[in-house]
Amino acid sequence: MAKLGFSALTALVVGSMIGGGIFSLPQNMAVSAGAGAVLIGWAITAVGMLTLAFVFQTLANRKPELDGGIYAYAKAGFGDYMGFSSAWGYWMSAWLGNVSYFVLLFSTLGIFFPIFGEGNTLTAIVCASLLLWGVHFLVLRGIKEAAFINLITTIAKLVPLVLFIVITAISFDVGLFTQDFWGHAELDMGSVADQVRNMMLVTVWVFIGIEGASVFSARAEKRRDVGRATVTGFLFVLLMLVLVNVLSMGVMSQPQLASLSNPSMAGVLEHVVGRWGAILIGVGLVVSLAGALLSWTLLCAEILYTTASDHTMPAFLRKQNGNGVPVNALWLSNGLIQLFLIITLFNESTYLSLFYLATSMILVPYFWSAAYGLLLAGKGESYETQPGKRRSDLIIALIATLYAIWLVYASGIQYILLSALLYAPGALLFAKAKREVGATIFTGIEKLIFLAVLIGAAAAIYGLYSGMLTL
Ligand SMILES: NC(=[NH2+])NCCC[C@H](N)C(=O)O
Repeated sequence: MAKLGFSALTALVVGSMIGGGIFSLPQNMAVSAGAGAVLIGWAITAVGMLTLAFVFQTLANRKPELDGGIYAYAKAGFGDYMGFSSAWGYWMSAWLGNVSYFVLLFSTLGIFFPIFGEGNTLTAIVCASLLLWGVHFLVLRGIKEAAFINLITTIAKLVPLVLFIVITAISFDVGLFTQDFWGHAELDMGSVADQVRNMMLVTVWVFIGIEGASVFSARAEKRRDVGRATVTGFLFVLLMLVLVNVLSMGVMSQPQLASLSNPSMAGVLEHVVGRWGAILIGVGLVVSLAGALLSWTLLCAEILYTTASDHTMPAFLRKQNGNGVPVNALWLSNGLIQLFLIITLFNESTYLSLFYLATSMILVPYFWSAAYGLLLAGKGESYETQPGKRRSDLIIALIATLYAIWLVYASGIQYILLSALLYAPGALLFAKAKREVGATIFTGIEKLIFLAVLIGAAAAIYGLYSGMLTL
Protein backbone atom coordinates (compact mmCIF):
# COMPACT_ATOMS: atom_id res chain seq x y z
CA MET A 1 0.00 0.00 0.00
CA ALA A 2 1.21 3.50 -0.79
CA LYS A 3 2.83 5.31 2.10
CA LEU A 4 1.01 8.37 3.39
CA GLY A 5 2.50 11.84 3.65
CA PHE A 6 1.63 14.67 6.05
CA SER A 7 -1.43 16.06 4.25
CA ALA A 8 -2.89 12.65 3.53
CA LEU A 9 -2.49 11.75 7.19
CA THR A 10 -4.08 15.03 8.31
CA ALA A 11 -7.00 14.42 5.98
CA LEU A 12 -7.27 10.95 7.47
CA VAL A 13 -7.36 12.35 11.00
CA VAL A 14 -9.93 15.04 10.15
CA GLY A 15 -11.91 12.53 8.11
CA SER A 16 -11.97 9.96 10.86
CA MET A 17 -13.03 12.52 13.47
CA ILE A 18 -15.79 14.21 11.49
CA GLY A 19 -18.46 11.64 10.76
CA GLY A 20 -21.97 12.34 11.94
CA GLY A 21 -21.43 13.91 15.33
CA ILE A 22 -20.95 17.53 14.40
CA PHE A 23 -24.17 17.61 12.38
CA SER A 24 -26.27 17.02 15.48
CA LEU A 25 -24.19 19.05 17.88
CA PRO A 26 -26.57 22.04 18.32
CA GLN A 27 -29.39 19.92 19.74
CA ASN A 28 -27.19 17.41 21.57
CA MET A 29 -25.55 20.23 23.52
CA ALA A 30 -28.65 22.33 24.08
CA VAL A 31 -30.48 19.51 25.87
CA SER A 32 -27.97 19.53 28.68
CA ALA A 33 -26.11 22.81 28.76
CA GLY A 34 -26.56 26.56 28.48
CA ALA A 35 -24.15 28.90 26.71
CA GLY A 36 -21.93 29.46 29.75
CA ALA A 37 -21.57 25.77 30.49
CA VAL A 38 -20.91 25.08 26.81
CA LEU A 39 -17.95 27.47 26.82
CA ILE A 40 -16.53 25.97 30.01
CA GLY A 41 -17.06 22.46 28.65
CA TRP A 42 -15.22 23.19 25.40
CA ALA A 43 -12.34 24.71 27.32
CA ILE A 44 -11.98 21.52 29.37
CA THR A 45 -12.28 19.42 26.23
CA ALA A 46 -9.69 21.47 24.38
CA VAL A 47 -7.11 20.92 27.11
CA GLY A 48 -8.04 17.31 27.79
CA MET A 49 -8.30 16.17 24.20
CA LEU A 50 -5.19 18.05 23.14
CA THR A 51 -3.13 16.37 25.84
CA LEU A 52 -4.63 13.04 24.80
CA ALA A 53 -3.67 13.81 21.21
CA PHE A 54 -0.13 14.62 22.40
CA VAL A 55 -0.02 11.33 24.26
CA PHE A 56 -0.92 9.45 21.09
CA GLN A 57 1.74 11.43 19.29
CA THR A 58 4.39 10.65 21.91
CA LEU A 59 3.47 7.01 22.00
CA ALA A 60 3.62 6.72 18.21
CA ASN A 61 7.12 8.24 18.27
CA ARG A 62 8.53 6.42 21.27
CA LYS A 63 6.95 3.03 20.74
CA PRO A 64 6.86 2.54 16.98
CA GLU A 65 6.98 -1.19 17.51
CA LEU A 66 3.53 -1.10 19.11
CA ASP A 67 1.84 -0.57 15.78
CA GLY A 68 -1.55 -1.96 16.69
CA GLY A 69 -2.01 1.41 18.38
CA ILE A 70 -4.46 1.89 21.13
CA TYR A 71 -4.80 -1.65 22.52
CA ALA A 72 -1.11 -2.45 22.19
CA TYR A 73 -0.32 0.34 24.66
CA ALA A 74 -2.64 -1.03 27.31
CA LYS A 75 -1.21 -4.49 26.81
CA ALA A 76 2.41 -3.38 27.01
CA GLY A 77 1.79 -1.33 30.11
CA PHE A 78 -0.81 -3.19 32.10
CA GLY A 79 -0.94 -6.79 31.00
CA ASP A 80 -2.98 -9.03 28.78
CA TYR A 81 -6.44 -8.53 30.24
CA MET A 82 -6.19 -4.74 30.10
CA GLY A 83 -4.87 -5.05 26.55
CA PHE A 84 -7.72 -7.31 25.64
CA SER A 85 -10.26 -5.04 27.29
CA SER A 86 -8.95 -2.03 25.41
CA ALA A 87 -9.30 -3.86 22.12
CA TRP A 88 -12.72 -5.11 23.10
CA GLY A 89 -13.93 -1.69 24.23
CA TYR A 90 -12.56 0.02 21.16
CA TRP A 91 -14.17 -2.55 18.91
CA MET A 92 -17.52 -2.37 20.73
CA SER A 93 -17.44 1.38 20.54
CA ALA A 94 -16.68 1.20 16.82
CA TRP A 95 -19.66 -0.96 15.93
CA LEU A 96 -22.06 0.63 18.44
CA GLY A 97 -21.10 3.90 16.79
CA ASN A 98 -22.15 2.40 13.51
CA VAL A 99 -25.54 1.48 14.97
CA SER A 100 -25.97 5.12 15.88
CA TYR A 101 -24.84 6.12 12.37
CA PHE A 102 -27.58 3.98 10.85
CA VAL A 103 -30.19 5.64 13.04
CA LEU A 104 -28.83 9.09 12.20
CA LEU A 105 -28.69 8.26 8.50
CA PHE A 106 -32.33 7.32 8.37
CA SER A 107 -33.27 10.20 10.61
CA THR A 108 -31.62 12.42 7.99
CA LEU A 109 -33.55 10.71 5.22
CA GLY A 110 -36.59 11.42 7.40
CA ILE A 111 -36.17 15.09 6.45
CA PHE A 112 -37.17 14.07 2.94
CA PHE A 113 -39.26 10.94 3.64
CA PRO A 114 -41.26 11.22 6.88
CA ILE A 115 -41.76 7.43 7.00
CA PHE A 116 -38.22 7.13 8.40
CA GLY A 117 -39.14 9.36 11.34
CA GLU A 118 -36.23 9.73 13.75
CA GLY A 119 -34.45 6.77 12.20
CA ASN A 120 -35.91 4.17 14.57
CA THR A 121 -39.23 3.37 12.92
CA LEU A 122 -39.91 -0.12 11.55
CA THR A 123 -39.29 1.01 7.96
CA ALA A 124 -36.06 2.73 8.97
CA ILE A 125 -34.74 -0.34 10.78
CA VAL A 126 -35.64 -2.66 7.90
CA CYS A 127 -33.91 -0.39 5.39
CA ALA A 128 -30.92 0.06 7.71
CA SER A 129 -30.59 -3.72 7.95
CA LEU A 130 -30.68 -4.07 4.17
CA LEU A 131 -28.00 -1.41 3.85
CA LEU A 132 -25.91 -3.09 6.54
CA TRP A 133 -25.82 -6.38 4.65
CA GLY A 134 -25.27 -4.60 1.37
CA VAL A 135 -22.13 -3.02 2.78
CA HIS A 136 -21.19 -6.33 4.37
CA PHE A 137 -21.15 -8.18 1.07
CA LEU A 138 -19.33 -5.35 -0.71
CA VAL A 139 -16.62 -5.53 1.93
CA LEU A 140 -16.47 -9.32 1.67
CA ARG A 141 -15.76 -8.91 -2.02
CA GLY A 142 -12.76 -6.87 -1.09
CA ILE A 143 -13.90 -3.27 -1.40
CA LYS A 144 -11.44 -0.93 0.29
CA GLU A 145 -11.56 2.71 1.18
CA ALA A 146 -10.53 4.20 -2.10
CA ALA A 147 -8.85 7.58 -2.15
CA PHE A 148 -11.63 8.99 -4.27
CA ILE A 149 -14.33 7.94 -1.78
CA ASN A 150 -12.34 9.76 0.89
CA LEU A 151 -12.10 12.84 -1.26
CA ILE A 152 -15.81 12.92 -2.05
CA THR A 153 -16.91 12.38 1.52
CA THR A 154 -14.46 14.96 2.80
CA ILE A 155 -15.84 17.58 0.41
CA ALA A 156 -19.40 16.55 1.25
CA LYS A 157 -18.64 17.13 4.91
CA LEU A 158 -16.71 20.33 4.68
CA VAL A 159 -18.82 22.31 2.20
CA PRO A 160 -22.02 22.31 4.29
CA LEU A 161 -20.03 22.86 7.49
CA VAL A 162 -18.25 25.90 6.13
CA LEU A 163 -21.45 27.35 4.65
CA PHE A 164 -23.23 26.77 7.93
CA ILE A 165 -20.52 28.61 9.82
CA VAL A 166 -20.52 31.56 7.43
CA ILE A 167 -24.32 31.92 7.36
CA THR A 168 -24.88 31.57 11.09
CA ALA A 169 -21.99 33.94 11.78
CA ILE A 170 -23.73 36.59 9.69
CA SER A 171 -27.05 36.21 11.49
CA PHE A 172 -25.51 35.72 14.92
CA ASP A 173 -27.40 37.65 17.59
CA VAL A 174 -25.35 38.39 20.69
CA GLY A 175 -28.47 39.13 22.71
CA LEU A 176 -29.86 35.69 21.99
CA PHE A 177 -26.57 34.07 22.89
CA THR A 178 -26.28 35.80 26.26
CA GLN A 179 -29.95 35.52 27.18
CA ASP A 180 -30.14 32.83 29.86
CA PHE A 181 -26.37 32.44 29.69
CA TRP A 182 -26.15 30.14 32.71
CA GLY A 183 -29.11 28.05 31.65
CA HIS A 184 -31.26 28.54 34.70
CA ALA A 185 -34.31 30.31 33.36
CA GLU A 186 -36.00 28.17 30.76
CA LEU A 187 -35.04 24.51 30.94
CA ASP A 188 -34.21 22.94 34.27
CA MET A 189 -30.73 21.61 33.66
CA GLY A 190 -29.25 21.82 37.12
CA SER A 191 -26.18 23.71 38.28
CA VAL A 192 -23.53 24.87 35.84
CA ALA A 193 -21.25 22.06 37.06
CA ASP A 194 -23.98 19.53 36.27
CA GLN A 195 -24.49 21.04 32.84
CA VAL A 196 -20.78 20.77 32.07
CA ARG A 197 -20.71 17.18 33.30
CA ASN A 198 -23.74 16.24 31.21
CA MET A 199 -22.35 17.58 27.96
CA MET A 200 -19.02 15.76 28.30
CA LEU A 201 -19.93 12.54 26.49
CA VAL A 202 -21.07 14.56 23.48
CA THR A 203 -17.71 16.32 23.29
CA VAL A 204 -15.90 12.98 23.41
CA TRP A 205 -18.11 11.42 20.75
CA VAL A 206 -17.33 14.14 18.25
CA PHE A 207 -13.59 13.64 18.81
CA ILE A 208 -13.54 9.87 18.45
CA GLY A 209 -11.16 9.15 15.63
CA ILE A 210 -8.42 11.29 17.18
CA GLU A 211 -6.52 8.05 17.70
CA GLY A 212 -6.93 7.43 13.94
CA ALA A 213 -3.43 8.44 13.00
CA SER A 214 -1.88 6.05 15.47
CA VAL A 215 -4.08 3.20 14.25
CA PHE A 216 -2.83 3.84 10.73
CA SER A 217 0.67 4.75 11.86
CA ALA A 218 2.24 1.78 10.12
CA ARG A 219 1.34 3.38 6.81
CA ALA A 220 2.99 6.75 7.43
CA GLU A 221 5.85 7.73 5.19
CA LYS A 222 7.65 9.47 8.04
CA ARG A 223 7.06 8.63 11.69
CA ARG A 224 7.25 12.28 12.65
CA ASP A 225 4.26 13.10 10.44
CA VAL A 226 1.95 10.93 12.53
CA GLY A 227 2.13 13.26 15.50
CA ARG A 228 2.06 16.49 13.53
CA ALA A 229 -0.97 15.29 11.56
CA THR A 230 -2.78 14.37 14.78
CA VAL A 231 -2.31 17.83 16.26
CA THR A 232 -3.12 19.77 13.09
CA GLY A 233 -6.25 17.70 12.49
CA PHE A 234 -7.24 18.18 16.11
CA LEU A 235 -7.03 21.97 16.06
CA PHE A 236 -8.97 22.19 12.82
CA VAL A 237 -11.78 19.96 14.06
CA LEU A 238 -11.93 21.74 17.42
CA LEU A 239 -12.43 25.04 15.64
CA MET A 240 -15.24 23.65 13.50
CA LEU A 241 -17.00 22.09 16.48
CA VAL A 242 -16.87 25.16 18.69
CA LEU A 243 -18.05 27.40 15.87
CA VAL A 244 -20.99 25.18 14.93
CA ASN A 245 -22.00 24.87 18.56
CA VAL A 246 -21.59 28.46 19.66
CA LEU A 247 -22.97 30.07 16.50
CA SER A 248 -26.17 28.00 16.68
CA MET A 249 -26.80 29.42 20.12
CA GLY A 250 -26.88 32.87 18.63
CA VAL A 251 -29.54 32.12 16.03
CA MET A 252 -32.02 30.06 18.02
CA SER A 253 -32.87 29.99 21.71
CA GLN A 254 -31.79 27.08 23.81
CA PRO A 255 -35.26 25.50 24.25
CA GLN A 256 -35.76 25.80 20.49
CA LEU A 257 -32.44 24.07 19.83
CA ALA A 258 -33.14 21.38 22.37
CA SER A 259 -36.39 20.44 20.68
CA LEU A 260 -34.94 20.08 17.16
CA SER A 261 -34.76 16.63 15.66
CA ASN A 262 -31.41 15.32 14.48
CA PRO A 263 -29.37 16.14 12.48
CA SER A 264 -30.09 19.42 14.20
CA MET A 265 -27.70 21.47 12.04
CA ALA A 266 -30.35 20.99 9.34
CA GLY A 267 -33.03 22.49 11.58
CA VAL A 268 -30.82 25.44 12.52
CA LEU A 269 -29.93 26.29 8.94
CA GLU A 270 -33.54 25.85 7.83
CA HIS A 271 -34.52 28.33 10.53
CA VAL A 272 -32.12 30.90 9.06
CA VAL A 273 -32.36 30.42 5.30
CA GLY A 274 -35.42 28.23 4.70
CA ARG A 275 -35.87 24.75 3.32
CA TRP A 276 -32.77 24.60 1.15
CA GLY A 277 -30.65 24.88 4.27
CA ALA A 278 -32.02 21.59 5.57
CA ILE A 279 -31.53 19.97 2.18
CA LEU A 280 -27.92 21.10 1.95
CA ILE A 281 -27.07 19.71 5.37
CA GLY A 282 -29.06 16.54 4.69
CA VAL A 283 -27.29 15.74 1.44
CA GLY A 284 -23.86 16.50 2.90
CA LEU A 285 -24.53 14.32 5.91
CA VAL A 286 -25.84 11.37 3.92
CA VAL A 287 -22.65 11.31 1.85
CA SER A 288 -20.47 11.85 4.90
CA LEU A 289 -22.19 9.03 6.79
CA ALA A 290 -21.90 6.66 3.86
CA GLY A 291 -18.13 7.15 3.87
CA ALA A 292 -17.92 6.93 7.66
CA LEU A 293 -19.99 3.75 7.75
CA LEU A 294 -17.66 2.09 5.27
CA SER A 295 -14.47 3.09 7.03
CA TRP A 296 -15.70 2.15 10.51
CA THR A 297 -16.92 -1.19 9.16
CA LEU A 298 -13.46 -1.87 7.80
CA LEU A 299 -11.97 -0.74 11.09
CA CYS A 300 -14.20 -3.08 13.14
CA ALA A 301 -12.90 -6.05 11.20
CA GLU A 302 -9.32 -4.76 11.28
CA ILE A 303 -9.31 -4.38 15.08
CA LEU A 304 -10.37 -7.98 15.62
CA TYR A 305 -8.01 -9.23 12.95
CA THR A 306 -4.93 -7.42 14.29
CA THR A 307 -5.64 -8.44 17.86
CA ALA A 308 -6.26 -12.05 16.81
CA SER A 309 -2.93 -12.00 14.99
CA ASP A 310 -1.02 -11.50 18.23
CA HIS A 311 -3.24 -13.94 20.19
CA THR A 312 -5.03 -11.24 22.16
CA MET A 313 -8.24 -12.43 20.50
CA PRO A 314 -8.98 -16.05 19.52
CA ALA A 315 -7.58 -17.44 16.29
CA PHE A 316 -10.87 -17.78 14.38
CA LEU A 317 -11.00 -13.99 14.05
CA ARG A 318 -7.83 -14.16 11.95
CA LYS A 319 -9.43 -16.18 9.19
CA GLN A 320 -9.37 -14.44 5.81
CA ASN A 321 -11.36 -15.16 2.67
CA GLY A 322 -9.95 -15.34 -0.85
CA ASN A 323 -10.01 -11.53 -1.08
CA GLY A 324 -7.93 -11.13 2.04
CA VAL A 325 -10.89 -9.91 4.11
CA PRO A 326 -11.08 -11.10 7.73
CA VAL A 327 -14.45 -12.81 7.28
CA ASN A 328 -15.21 -13.99 10.77
CA ALA A 329 -14.32 -10.64 12.26
CA LEU A 330 -16.65 -8.96 9.80
CA TRP A 331 -19.53 -11.35 10.43
CA LEU A 332 -19.21 -10.98 14.17
CA SER A 333 -19.21 -7.16 14.01
CA ASN A 334 -22.08 -6.85 11.57
CA GLY A 335 -24.09 -9.58 13.27
CA LEU A 336 -23.97 -7.57 16.48
CA ILE A 337 -24.91 -4.38 14.64
CA GLN A 338 -27.96 -6.21 13.31
CA LEU A 339 -28.86 -7.38 16.79
CA PHE A 340 -28.60 -3.84 18.13
CA LEU A 341 -30.67 -2.44 15.29
CA ILE A 342 -33.45 -4.78 16.40
CA ILE A 343 -32.98 -3.77 20.02
CA THR A 344 -33.15 -0.15 18.87
CA LEU A 345 -36.53 -0.78 17.31
CA PHE A 346 -38.08 -2.36 20.38
CA ASN A 347 -36.35 -0.06 22.79
CA GLU A 348 -37.06 3.07 20.74
CA SER A 349 -33.43 4.03 21.26
CA THR A 350 -32.37 7.27 19.70
CA TYR A 351 -29.23 8.39 17.95
CA LEU A 352 -28.32 10.24 21.15
CA SER A 353 -28.70 7.27 23.46
CA LEU A 354 -26.78 4.99 21.08
CA PHE A 355 -23.78 7.24 20.71
CA TYR A 356 -23.68 7.81 24.48
CA LEU A 357 -23.19 4.07 24.79
CA ALA A 358 -20.56 3.97 22.04
CA THR A 359 -18.72 6.83 23.70
CA SER A 360 -18.72 5.37 27.16
CA MET A 361 -17.16 2.18 25.73
CA ILE A 362 -14.15 4.05 24.40
CA LEU A 363 -13.27 5.65 27.73
CA VAL A 364 -11.40 2.55 28.89
CA PRO A 365 -9.02 2.38 25.90
CA TYR A 366 -8.46 6.15 26.14
CA PHE A 367 -7.74 5.88 29.84
CA TRP A 368 -5.18 3.07 29.43
CA SER A 369 -3.42 4.89 26.61
CA ALA A 370 -3.05 7.99 28.75
CA ALA A 371 -1.96 5.90 31.72
CA TYR A 372 0.62 4.14 29.55
CA GLY A 373 2.00 7.51 28.49
CA LEU A 374 2.29 8.37 32.17
CA LEU A 375 4.00 5.08 32.96
CA LEU A 376 6.50 5.49 30.14
CA ALA A 377 7.50 9.01 31.11
CA GLY A 378 7.50 8.01 34.77
CA LYS A 379 9.91 5.13 34.22
CA GLY A 380 12.07 7.40 32.13
CA GLU A 381 13.51 4.70 29.89
CA SER A 382 14.61 6.08 26.50
CA TYR A 383 14.53 9.62 27.92
CA GLU A 384 18.13 9.50 29.19
CA THR A 385 19.33 12.22 26.85
CA GLN A 386 16.24 14.46 27.13
CA PRO A 387 15.29 15.09 30.75
CA GLY A 388 13.31 18.22 29.77
CA LYS A 389 11.20 16.28 27.30
CA ARG A 390 10.56 13.69 29.94
CA ARG A 391 9.19 16.31 32.33
CA SER A 392 6.83 17.77 29.75
CA ASP A 393 5.66 14.32 28.66
CA LEU A 394 5.02 13.48 32.26
CA ILE A 395 2.87 16.56 32.82
CA ILE A 396 0.96 16.07 29.57
CA ALA A 397 0.25 12.42 30.27
CA LEU A 398 -0.81 13.28 33.80
CA ILE A 399 -3.35 15.81 32.54
CA ALA A 400 -4.60 13.36 29.92
CA THR A 401 -5.00 10.66 32.58
CA LEU A 402 -6.88 13.01 34.91
CA TYR A 403 -9.05 14.04 31.98
CA ALA A 404 -9.87 10.39 31.23
CA ILE A 405 -10.81 9.81 34.87
CA TRP A 406 -12.98 12.94 34.82
CA LEU A 407 -14.73 11.59 31.72
CA VAL A 408 -15.58 8.33 33.44
CA TYR A 409 -16.93 10.30 36.39
CA ALA A 410 -18.85 12.67 34.09
CA SER A 411 -20.39 9.80 32.14
CA GLY A 412 -22.27 8.94 35.31
CA ILE A 413 -23.16 5.74 37.11
CA GLN A 414 -25.67 4.60 34.47
CA TYR A 415 -23.03 4.40 31.75
CA ILE A 416 -20.40 2.93 34.06
CA LEU A 417 -22.74 0.04 34.86
CA LEU A 418 -23.84 -0.45 31.26
CA SER A 419 -20.19 -0.50 30.17
CA ALA A 420 -19.45 -3.17 32.77
CA LEU A 421 -22.28 -5.19 31.28
CA LEU A 422 -20.82 -4.86 27.80
CA TYR A 423 -17.24 -5.56 28.94
CA ALA A 424 -18.10 -8.70 30.92
CA PRO A 425 -18.89 -11.08 28.01
CA GLY A 426 -15.51 -10.25 26.46
CA ALA A 427 -13.99 -12.57 29.05
CA LEU A 428 -15.25 -15.54 27.02
CA LEU A 429 -13.14 -14.57 24.02
CA PHE A 430 -10.25 -13.65 26.28
CA ALA A 431 -10.36 -17.09 27.91
CA LYS A 432 -10.53 -18.78 24.52
CA ALA A 433 -7.50 -16.87 23.26
CA LYS A 434 -5.56 -17.76 26.41
CA ARG A 435 -6.48 -21.42 26.14
CA GLU A 436 -5.29 -21.51 22.54
CA VAL A 437 -1.79 -20.59 23.62
CA GLY A 438 -1.97 -22.76 26.73
CA ALA A 439 -1.67 -19.88 29.20
CA THR A 440 -3.50 -19.28 32.47
CA ILE A 441 -6.40 -16.92 32.00
CA PHE A 442 -6.21 -14.29 34.71
CA THR A 443 -3.33 -13.22 36.91
CA GLY A 444 -4.10 -12.41 40.54
CA ILE A 445 -4.94 -8.74 40.15
CA GLU A 446 -6.79 -9.35 36.90
CA LYS A 447 -9.10 -11.71 38.78
CA LEU A 448 -10.05 -8.88 41.10
CA ILE A 449 -10.64 -6.48 38.24
CA PHE A 450 -12.77 -9.01 36.44
CA LEU A 451 -14.74 -9.58 39.64
CA ALA A 452 -15.47 -5.86 39.80
CA VAL A 453 -16.63 -5.92 36.17
CA LEU A 454 -18.92 -8.84 36.97
CA ILE A 455 -20.43 -7.03 39.95
CA GLY A 456 -21.04 -3.97 37.79
CA ALA A 457 -22.61 -6.14 35.11
CA ALA A 458 -24.91 -7.80 37.63
CA ALA A 459 -25.97 -4.39 38.92
CA ALA A 460 -26.66 -3.29 35.35
CA ILE A 461 -28.81 -6.34 34.66
CA TYR A 462 -30.76 -5.68 37.81
CA GLY A 463 -31.06 -2.01 36.86
CA LEU A 464 -32.33 -2.80 33.37
CA TYR A 465 -34.74 -5.39 34.72
CA SER A 466 -36.17 -3.05 37.34
CA GLY A 467 -36.34 -0.16 34.89
CA MET A 468 -33.86 2.00 36.77
CA LEU A 469 -31.51 1.85 33.79
CA THR A 470 -32.33 2.17 30.12
CA LEU A 471 -30.22 1.48 27.06
N1 LIG B 1 -18.82 4.50 13.99
C1 LIG B 1 -18.13 5.05 14.91
N2 LIG B 1 -17.70 4.37 15.93
N3 LIG B 1 -17.87 6.34 14.86
C2 LIG B 1 -17.11 7.04 15.85
C3 LIG B 1 -16.65 8.34 15.29
C4 LIG B 1 -17.48 9.46 15.72
C5 LIG B 1 -17.10 10.72 15.03
N4 LIG B 1 -16.27 11.52 15.86
C6 LIG B 1 -18.34 11.47 14.64
O1 LIG B 1 -18.52 12.55 15.05
O2 LIG B 1 -19.15 10.98 13.91
